[in-house]
Amino acid sequence: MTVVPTVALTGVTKRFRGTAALDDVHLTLGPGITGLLGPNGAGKTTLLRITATVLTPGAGEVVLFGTRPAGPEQLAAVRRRLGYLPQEMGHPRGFTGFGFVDYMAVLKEWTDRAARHAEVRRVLELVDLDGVAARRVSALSGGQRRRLGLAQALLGDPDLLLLDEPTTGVDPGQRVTLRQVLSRAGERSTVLLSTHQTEDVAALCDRVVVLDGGRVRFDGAVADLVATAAGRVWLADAPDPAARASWRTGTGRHRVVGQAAPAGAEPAEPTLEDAYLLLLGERARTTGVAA
Ligand SMILES: Nc1ncnc2c1ncn2[C@@H]1O[C@H](COP(=O)(O)OP(=O)(O)OP(=O)(O)O)[C@@H](O)[C@H]1O
Repeated sequence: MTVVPTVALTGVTKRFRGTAALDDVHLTLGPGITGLLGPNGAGKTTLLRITATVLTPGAGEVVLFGTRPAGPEQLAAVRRRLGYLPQEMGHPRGFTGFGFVDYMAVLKEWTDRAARHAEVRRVLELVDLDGVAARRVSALSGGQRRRLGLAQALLGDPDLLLLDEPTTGVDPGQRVTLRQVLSRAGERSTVLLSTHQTEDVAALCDRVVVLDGGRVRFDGAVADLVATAAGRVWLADAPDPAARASWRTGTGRHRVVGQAAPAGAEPAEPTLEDAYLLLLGERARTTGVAA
């Protein structure tokens, strides 16, 4: 049996006034959570917007649920199956939290009022906002607003969830709550999680894609990326200016991420963050770009 991928991007390129935000990106996604990492300006938001059908690519092919959506009806059919949390979520003025998610549900064609309200309550509970749903959005904190954005993306339990930095500004306790929500979603749905939080990727994702300069620099298992840092991370008594990165930790010792062991250093267990720093550092060295 052939399994149709949820998302298949082939040679996707997008330029903004001569700058390649995405440059020949190939990506296939199926159920599970894929982390999308990359420095500022790497093209993550552009990739999510194109996959969410908000933006059209300059070149290449976007196939969602086995179809290349063309025309309003196909686009509407695809959009019914996806939930999207944009990087910046505008909120119409004066809405309460409940009113905002309810409004988004109306746009998503939930016409039956009782069923819609039940679904709005369900997603607000999932992100732990049921207690403040009657407050105006303008009175919610930044982290609460972010969770409200995630709630609207979860409406209808979509087959494809595209999340642009969902945990930005969210406190540690709530981040763990959101991890539980996302890990449950990833059991059934295809989730693409763009983030700067390597810990969230390490905690949630089996696969990670690293974008840099609009190109895919790594696409594979999180464990495989972490393994690339084996033997290149140490704890030392002094900083190492020659290393890719070194900093004083809370214990007073210095974590050194680089190519050569400093004198007297002892090996440390690499993390995804270490591997990511080394991957981008290598690109900087080979291309002359500052990482
Ligand atoms: N609407 C736009 N007009 C002009 N340039 C744009 C536009 N959107 C993105 N870009 C440019 O495309 C490149 C990729 O931007 P994008 O927002 O996709 O990166 P990102 O990886 O999401 O960055 P960040 O981590 O800072 O959110 C950047 O150089 C950015 O300036």
